[in-house]
Amino acid sequence: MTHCRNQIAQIVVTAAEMRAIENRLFAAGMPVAALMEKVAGLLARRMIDQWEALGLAPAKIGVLVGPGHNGGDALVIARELYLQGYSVVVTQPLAKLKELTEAHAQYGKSLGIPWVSLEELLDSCKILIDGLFGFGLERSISGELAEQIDRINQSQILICSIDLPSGIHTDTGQVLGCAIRADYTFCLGLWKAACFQDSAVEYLGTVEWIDFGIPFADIDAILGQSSRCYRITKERAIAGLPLPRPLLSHKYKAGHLLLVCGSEEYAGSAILAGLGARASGVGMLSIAVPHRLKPLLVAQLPEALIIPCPETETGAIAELPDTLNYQKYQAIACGPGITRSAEPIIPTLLNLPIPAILDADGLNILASLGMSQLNQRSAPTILTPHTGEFKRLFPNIDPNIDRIKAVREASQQTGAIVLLKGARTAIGSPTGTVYLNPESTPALARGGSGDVLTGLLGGLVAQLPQAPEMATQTATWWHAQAGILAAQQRTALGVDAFHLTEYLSQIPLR
Ligand SMILES: NC(=O)C1=CN([C@@H]2O[C@H](COP(=O)(O)OP(=O)(O)OC[C@H]3O[C@@H](n4cnc5c(N)ncnc54)[C@H](O)[C@@H]3O)[C@@H](O)[C@H]2O)[C@@H](O)CC1
Ligand SMILES: [K+]
Repeated sequence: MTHCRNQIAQIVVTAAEMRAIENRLFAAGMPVAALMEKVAGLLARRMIDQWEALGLAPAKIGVLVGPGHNGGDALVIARELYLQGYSVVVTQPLAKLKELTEAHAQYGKSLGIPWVSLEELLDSCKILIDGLFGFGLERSISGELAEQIDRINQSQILICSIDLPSGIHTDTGQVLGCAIRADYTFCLGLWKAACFQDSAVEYLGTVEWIDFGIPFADIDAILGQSSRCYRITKERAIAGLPLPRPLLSHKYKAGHLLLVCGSEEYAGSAILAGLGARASGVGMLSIAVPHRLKPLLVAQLPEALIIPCPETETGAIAELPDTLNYQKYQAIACGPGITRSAEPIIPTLLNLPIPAILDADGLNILASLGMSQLNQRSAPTILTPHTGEFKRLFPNIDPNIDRIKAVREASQQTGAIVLLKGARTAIGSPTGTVYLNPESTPALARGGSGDVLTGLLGGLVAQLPQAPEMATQTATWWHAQAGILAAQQRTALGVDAFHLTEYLSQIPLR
């Protein structure tokens, strides 16, 4: 892929943005029908390759046609497959079609492609091409159409959705009444936001981008200075690494991270965060823990400086030592395992002019102290909540409806970078830009995996304190890739947080 297409592969749009970009192409003279031919031709070739790879090539193919241009795409594919000798049938649940779609339907019928009922299609086909709705879906699906979608979902047919699984809202990823559960989704032209929303994950199947050559200038003209949304590709993630390391580096030039973590109750959190930080390549690592944890931490992380802190009766950090010289640190990461008893340390840390990452009970303490604690911050702040923590921090923002909008609002309200963990982690920045992690694994839904992320992120921020947004994207991608690799080798059951830290160093970062 060229540099320009690589850039386009990172862009994520809403339905309105896609519509505006499409209209710009048409206004410039690109014929609508020609674009549909081009797109559907690319789609047909890609689908055939995919079926062949699955050993399904000669099977009969069912095509589900909706009223708009998503249905038009499906009909062009049906025609091309039919002309190549495939056995094809079409089912068209809604009578009224847009003009171009209607023209393709007439031509398909004239060629002799059979129009059949959904029952007949499901009885005779192994593959279904879903061209019911794309980004033009605006109303909820109900009634007979909803029943038909249920029947499709209950069948064993392999479903390839064009652009989006029909029924999924392009921006929020919500199911509008009901939706097709695809095995494969071929997203057209530009990545749509729904492909990165947790609510759509179970409907998308394997997602692939079909680049049909939208000129970068048209995308740029429409997106302009508006709040952009980016997919964290490998190229993007790697660009955020502190590499190559300068030849004359020394340990204090490669960042010094202060981790504040652990308690009697959650001693392991401190170890896991420390191991995550170790994997980041950070030059120096200091770990502040309750006094009694020092021997344990020294044994597990011999390279780290362990700072024993005065502790509460329950074995939490009561305060940070007076002797601590904060000027040494390029970043502070606080929260894993500290328990809510460590409350007094949070205002102290937030008053420092050093980039700070807050996680776990660090976030819960912040929620109870109030977000005004962040008002005086002069250095970047990164909050890394899961959905429950997010709700406590931002009771007025619902993270379950639209996670992209939620992190954008949360970040703009607080001035902090907000990393909302999930199947598709979303990162909001105060400028309104949102970064979306495209791939992960449910194997990471496990105690301790967040502690590893905090350490890794802290280590990267300490090395690149001027680029906290980059570091946050890189850490998110790297952590997820390690989970994916570990799950491939050990199954989803084998990805405990300790092994995850070992897989971090196995991810190719070139
Ligand atoms: N963006 C692009 O540049 C291109 C888009 N193409 C295709 O065009 C699609 C968008 O086409 P359209 O704008 O025609 O939209 P869709 O094909 O997604 O469907 C919109 C149609 O469905 C109707 N509709 C919406 N909600 C409904 C509901 N709940 N029940 C019944 N009917 C409902 C609308 O009235 C409209 O007629 C894309 O997803 C893609 O597949 C391609 O053909 C070519 C290039
Ligand atoms: K579709």
